[in-house]
Amino acid sequence: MVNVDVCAVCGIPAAGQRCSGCQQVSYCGKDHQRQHWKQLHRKECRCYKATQNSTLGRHLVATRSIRSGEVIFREPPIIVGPKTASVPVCLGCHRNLDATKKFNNCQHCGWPMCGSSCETSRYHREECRLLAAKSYLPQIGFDECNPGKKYSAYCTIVPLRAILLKRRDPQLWAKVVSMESHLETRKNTPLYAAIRSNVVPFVRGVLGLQTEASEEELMGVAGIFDTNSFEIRIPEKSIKIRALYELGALMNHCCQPNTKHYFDDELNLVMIAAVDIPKEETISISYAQPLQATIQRRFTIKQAKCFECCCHRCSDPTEFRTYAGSIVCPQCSKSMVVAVNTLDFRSDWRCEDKKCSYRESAQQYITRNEAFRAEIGQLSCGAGPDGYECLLGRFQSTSLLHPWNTNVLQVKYALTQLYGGGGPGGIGLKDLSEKQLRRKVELCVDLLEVANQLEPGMSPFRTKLLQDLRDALEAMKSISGSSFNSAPAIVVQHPGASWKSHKINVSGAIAYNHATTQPTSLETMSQRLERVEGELSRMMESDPTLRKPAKDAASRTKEARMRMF
Ligand SMILES: C[S@@+](CC[C@H](N)C(=O)[O-])C[C@H]1O[C@@H](n2cnc3c(N)ncnc32)[C@H](O)[C@@H]1O
Repeated sequence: MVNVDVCAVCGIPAAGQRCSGCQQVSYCGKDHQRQHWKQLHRKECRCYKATQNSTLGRHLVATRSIRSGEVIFREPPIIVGPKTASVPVCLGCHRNLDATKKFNNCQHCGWPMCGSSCETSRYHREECRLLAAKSYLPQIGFDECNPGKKYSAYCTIVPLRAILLKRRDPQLWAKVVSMESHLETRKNTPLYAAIRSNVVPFVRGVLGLQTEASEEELMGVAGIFDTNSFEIRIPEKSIKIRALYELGALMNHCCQPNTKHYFDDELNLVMIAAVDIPKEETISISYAQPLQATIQRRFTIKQAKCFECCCHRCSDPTEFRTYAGSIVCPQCSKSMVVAVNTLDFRSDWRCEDKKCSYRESAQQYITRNEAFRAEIGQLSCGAGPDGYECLLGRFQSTSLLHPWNTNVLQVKYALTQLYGGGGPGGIGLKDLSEKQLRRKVELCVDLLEVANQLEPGMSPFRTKLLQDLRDALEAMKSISGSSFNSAPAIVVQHPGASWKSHKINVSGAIAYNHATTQPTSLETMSQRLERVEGELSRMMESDPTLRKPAKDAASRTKEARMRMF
């Protein structure tokens, strides 16, 4: 048994410095900690192992309890490359090229780059020789009328880089081809046909690699990327690419994930526990958006990742008592309508109250939901807060949509971004009136309640809301001066309490308006701000990307989610 009071290397009293991972070993100082980590401790401290079963395939499980905020692993990418269809991007540093300027073409291969220094980048060197030898020039140009135009020529780069990896490092290549590709399932899809017609003739024909790259291998790589790759978005560097990671490819999905991740400057994937993870629990990420209802999430995941999610959120008709996918019963107006079997796309929906006979088919449910979604989609790109407030009002007057229905939540989330956001239709934080700031705070507080249920802990969704809440509270503080310190914190009364008894008060409690935000909290505004800042600084300790200036950090957090392709 290790004596945790003495240094594991020299045996002198340990001065309270423990391994930041397992906390089970002590050291006299940083030098011995580093030495021990490198020589012995790295393996024994590891908190995950890969395992496999017939339902989940390969996945990672915790080998000991993992503390929220602990780094689970950090690993370099195996292959990095542009998205299948991409705006013009530099193949050296992967930054988007400025579409308003003439591109700087690589003097060897002719592909657009941002400058000569990128021509010799480690990502581009090898492919450059091959591309140059064949004198193939892609039709990627500056399109004045369509600066955001995406080019399918980029879909050839990742398979090409994979074949070059096969040449260079057969062991690593073997790891890549052992990854799940869902090739057979994908074979009859339009996406497969489109990728095939671009990639196979280019790599085998134009580049002449027919002996090195079979059609099966090339299409396998495309499937492996679609199934396992992470989308890396670094808005402040104008980077939006895909990358494949060895451990990352073992991360299974859960709609209530227990990790979050970020990418460092070297594009290493850093996986962090978003909540405390008990020993033996599956370590998961989410491939889905938290504000989608179960039926939508399951459908999107099935399309993109070829499996039907059966996680605890998907199996729970109430979605952790948020009833996010439910409507208020149109017959009794008292209870919620839930799926009879949430794991069956064709399941009927019924009123939760056994005394009410209301029932509808899956088709009825989907058609109604599509109509609500279409209303959101119809809002023009530049629709400002007023447009969204108006839609929110309309949704809530239907008597079917309760405050935490996903359609309502999506509009509320859009409003948190418009109040204080610089995008189209948004009003910058400095230009918000006090009333608008209060509204932003209300919306963040409300959505944080939802985030606590759906994606608790350090999830990107919850982190983003905390950042928005902090920004709004700081702005309020600066305009209201000393009165801020004693003012009671804004509280949103939501009908969660009445839902617990499976009843809702349609006329009163579910109406979300300013009247429902009575300042009943004992907390003051400044105490709330302090609490939020405290939580965010704890988050920053494990995720340095949150330390960036507020705006950058916010957009990075928003983007740091594994995307579906
Ligand atoms: C990134 S890989 C994860 C590793 C994979 N399980 C394997 O064996 O290689 C994604 C694939 O894993 C499977 N998968 C991920 N999460 C799952 C889950 N919650 N239930 C069932 N299968 C899942 C699906 O086949 C999915 O396309």
